[in-house]
Amino acid sequence: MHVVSREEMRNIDQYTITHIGLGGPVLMENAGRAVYAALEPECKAGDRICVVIGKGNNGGDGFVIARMLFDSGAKVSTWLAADPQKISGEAANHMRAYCACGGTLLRISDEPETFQQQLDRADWIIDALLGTGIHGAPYPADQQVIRWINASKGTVISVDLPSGVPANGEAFDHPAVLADQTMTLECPKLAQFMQPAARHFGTVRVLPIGIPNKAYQQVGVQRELRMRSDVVRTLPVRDPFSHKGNHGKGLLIAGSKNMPGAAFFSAKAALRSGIGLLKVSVPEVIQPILAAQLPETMYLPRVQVALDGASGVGIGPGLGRDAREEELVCRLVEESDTIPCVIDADGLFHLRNHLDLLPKRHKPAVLSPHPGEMALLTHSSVQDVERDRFGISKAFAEKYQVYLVLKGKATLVTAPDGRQIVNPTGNAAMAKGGSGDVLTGILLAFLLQHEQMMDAVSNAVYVHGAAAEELAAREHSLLDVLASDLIEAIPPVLHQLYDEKTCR
Ligand SMILES: NC(=O)C1=CN([C@@H]2O[C@H](COP(=O)(O)OP(=O)(O)OC[C@H]3O[C@@H](n4cnc5c(N)ncnc54)[C@H](O)[C@@H]3O)[C@@H](O)[C@H]2O)[C@@H](O)CC1
Ligand SMILES: [K+]
Repeated sequence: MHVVSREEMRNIDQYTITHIGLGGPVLMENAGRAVYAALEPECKAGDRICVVIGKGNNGGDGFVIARMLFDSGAKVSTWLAADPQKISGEAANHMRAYCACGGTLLRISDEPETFQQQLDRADWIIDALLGTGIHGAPYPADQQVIRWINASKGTVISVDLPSGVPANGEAFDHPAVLADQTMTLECPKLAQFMQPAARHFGTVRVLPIGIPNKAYQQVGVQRELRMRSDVVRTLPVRDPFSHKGNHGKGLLIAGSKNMPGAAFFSAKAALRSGIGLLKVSVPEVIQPILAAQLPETMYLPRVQVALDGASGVGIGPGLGRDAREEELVCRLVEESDTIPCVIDADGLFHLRNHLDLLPKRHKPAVLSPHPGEMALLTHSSVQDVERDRFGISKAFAEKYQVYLVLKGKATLVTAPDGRQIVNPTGNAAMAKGGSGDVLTGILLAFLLQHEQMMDAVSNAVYVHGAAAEELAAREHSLLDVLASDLIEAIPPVLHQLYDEKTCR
């Protein structure tokens, strides 16, 4: 499923209308119908529904929804936030169709008190005020309508976007609808994955409106939401005649005197994610503790680190910020240039002034920063990173020729050629020390077992998030999940995914 910007969505719509010949009224009819079909099973007989309509095409979708509700005998009141004379194009066609079917139109500016009373009494409010076409803050009259919608008690369903939210997710401080549910048309918009916009969406349902694939190809959308079916399709199939050497010989350089756990989390996660052989390089002082906890790995004293036949390297979790490690990190990034190399946490810290090593590698490295580390790498602030997650990731991945995993609520994976994949799994239980170390281990293991790096990285991020969801769905809460719990949730997640793979 594609993730689009405002401009891409407009171009996709335009291509569909002008080159494919599916006219705007058809798409609008499909959009309204899709929302009605999703809403209808949720509504009880006698529920009061208030449809709020703006002057653009988002309002046009609203007219279709209002017509279908009216025709079905629902208790619908249809309120217009604009002068009907100023409604044009396809929206005007659908306004006329609604009226020709016997529907009544009320103007908010004529009866603001009645509007507020009806909003207050409504069980459902359909927000078709503003969609992707808005520029800047909503006009003052629309802002007032948005405030009234937000003060109402009914369930707010936003059509395409919560009104007032900019589709590209730019930061804003004007009023915008706080939806209970957003029925996104055709494909998710960038705003759904950015702050503060994302908080306005409520739960999201994506409703297809019949745009053919050709339109996406022509517009050249390079962003996708990772679907479970993508993960199931691309997970590696284990050859029954394989041996441990076929599934990767990983070398993990992690842990320090004060952070032995990080090495443990990454190593165990890699083992739980299928790596064939794993060697962990830690300072000698912590080796006995780890060896007792994780007898499945081999150990290599930190002072003797050498690739020594490894087919993949993970560098950084709990490494510490001692200046001596900087030289080690740089050396390994250079020496491992033909094999997968994951760099995280303190590995990123040590690499921050040596990023020029990255584009020289034959095999692109994988960097997995959280927004704070990304700010460090780009000499910016966390706010700058969050303001433009998609743009900053793309520029960085292309410049340094890396796979970049920018962590966050919707972790974003960017390939060296600029392709991007948004991860849908995960929850706030992962907001705890150690979670990132687990991801490093899954990344390392998956990179050594998948054919395509983008699949390996995207699947690792997906499984990591799915492990947190698995825990929260069963005996855990969002508060109590530990990194070690995440690791133990990898098996049921993989079990389920492979079950789905064999069922197909
Ligand atoms: N053919 C198409 O393009 C389709 C569009 N669809 C719907 O159309 C929406 C986009 O429609 P539009 O581009 O007409 O725009 P919107 O309906 O999002 O509304 C914006 C309208 O208000 C005006 N406006 C601009 N800035 C404003 C501001 N700051 N405050 C208030 N009004 C402002 C715009 O000129 C436009 O008329 C989508 O979100 C989707 O719901 C769907 O019906 C599918 C087909
Ligand atoms: K809307």
